[in-house]
Amino acid sequence: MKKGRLIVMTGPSGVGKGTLVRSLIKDHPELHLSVSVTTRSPREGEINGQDYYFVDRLCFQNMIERGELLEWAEFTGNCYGTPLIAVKEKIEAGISVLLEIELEGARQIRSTFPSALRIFIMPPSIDELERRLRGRGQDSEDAIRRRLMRARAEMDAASEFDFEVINDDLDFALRRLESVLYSPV
Ligand SMILES: Nc1nc2c(ncn2[C@@H]2O[C@H](COP(=O)(O)OP(=O)(O)O)[C@@H](O)[C@H]2O)c(=O)[nH]1
Ligand SMILES: Nc1ncnc2c1ncn2[C@@H]1O[C@H](COP(=O)(O)OP(=O)(O)O)[C@@H](O)[C@H]1O
Repeated sequence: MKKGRLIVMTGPSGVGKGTLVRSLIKDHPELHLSVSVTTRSPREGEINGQDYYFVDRLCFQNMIERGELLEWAEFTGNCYGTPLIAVKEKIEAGISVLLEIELEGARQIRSTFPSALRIFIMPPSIDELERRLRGRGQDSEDAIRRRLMRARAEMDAASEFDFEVINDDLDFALRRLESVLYSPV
């Protein structure tokens, strides 16, 4: 059986990765979205097992030591990682898997899973990124500041990726993502 593909989407916090991925999954139920593990506290409305698996630091550390994470990284004071087993099972079953992860994790995937398709989502500008982070209304001032500081370094790494998609107009960005994912190579 043909294996599924691993698709990695990275980009600064607030660029719209979650929004794009949710739309993509709705239109393409054949794709599987990996649910990450995090030590971050749940935001209002986030559901354990659906948005993330919310765990404490000790549990996260145990998962690292048992080799249960495909990749992991620390981001603005919290740990985030991709459970290996679900990704492996889906890919073996011919189902393509989407990871929505930050830069360090995407870099790990490049060395551990070189066949992965890696896409960088770019904001139209830093000012617009800040507007989106504030407009989302989910993070403290400190969390927004840390995300913006990290954003500049992440954007500098865009050229490491196979494709760059600018999320200016949402529908346009979605169409471009679909063309990257579904055009014959
Ligand atoms: N390396 C890695 N990064 C992740 C994972 N899950 C989420 N992230 C990234 O961690 C960052 C922070 O995520 P989150 O706290 O949900 O904030 P948001 O992206 O601003 O909504 C984002 O860049 C996510 O893409 C993961 O499993 N591994
Ligand atoms: N193309 C877009 N134009 C305007 N606002 C957008 C666009 N894409 C996403 N947003 C908004 O920006 C905010 C951050 O989006 P989100 O998907 O949470 O980003 P990320 O997952 O990258 O942190 C949300 O309020 C979302 O509705």
